Amino acid sequence: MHASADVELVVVPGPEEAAAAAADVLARSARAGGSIVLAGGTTPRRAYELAAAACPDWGSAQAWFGDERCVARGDPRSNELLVRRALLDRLAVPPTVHAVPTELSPAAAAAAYDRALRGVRLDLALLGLGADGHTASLFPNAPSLTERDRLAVAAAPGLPPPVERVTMTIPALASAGRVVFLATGTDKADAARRAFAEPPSPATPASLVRSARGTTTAILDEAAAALLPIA
Ligand SMILES: O=C1O[C@H](COP(=O)(O)O)[C@@H](O)[C@H](O)[C@H]1O
Repeated sequence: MHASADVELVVVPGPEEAAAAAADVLARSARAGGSIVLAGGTTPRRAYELAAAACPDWGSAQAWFGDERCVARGDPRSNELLVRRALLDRLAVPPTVHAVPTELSPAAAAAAYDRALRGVRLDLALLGLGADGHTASLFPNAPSLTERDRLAVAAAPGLPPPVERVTMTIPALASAGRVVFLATGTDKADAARRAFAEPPSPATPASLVRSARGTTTAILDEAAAALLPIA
């Protein structure tokens, strides 16, 4: 384990070990009845499978989505579909799931998610990291990065798939007691360096997301950590 200025770095040999480390964090929070923000994309799939096996009862937990693509619920680009297949459908007892209402317009869905999040104390936010430095659907230099009041906003796609997004904002994600990034592979190495070893910058949105009341951890495999100045 290593520490950069404000992020605890957990570097493990490969993607399977990274998934296991993230799954352990998820399972512990689920057992404790946490309010858990889940990442989309593809990287967390294995972590979700392992978390479901380690803790099949998420009955006292709440599941939220850090971001969602504005597509139908069964669309393969949907983050909810990934989470359902890899995690929720494998559980004996599912959590209460707070899905983004993608049947609404992006603005209306974001407003509804913002209302749903009001007064919620988030315990854990599991986040991904794009090769461009984005996290959730907070893309480089996007207007969403300066949002200070709303907890969820609509966002233009910064990368494929080219669909509108709904994303939790930095104040929402930073309110989580524990923020955990999960990134693997050489294509994430430069983004990981910028996010976890350089000064915060809107060019690298992940560098702007830190828990305001707890800890921030980055679980990286050796490939993703290759450009980090680790002693
Ligand atoms: O578009 C997205 O990308 C990020 C990163 O995904 P990954 O598959 O490269 O890890 C993800 O965290 C986010 O939820 C998703 O909507």
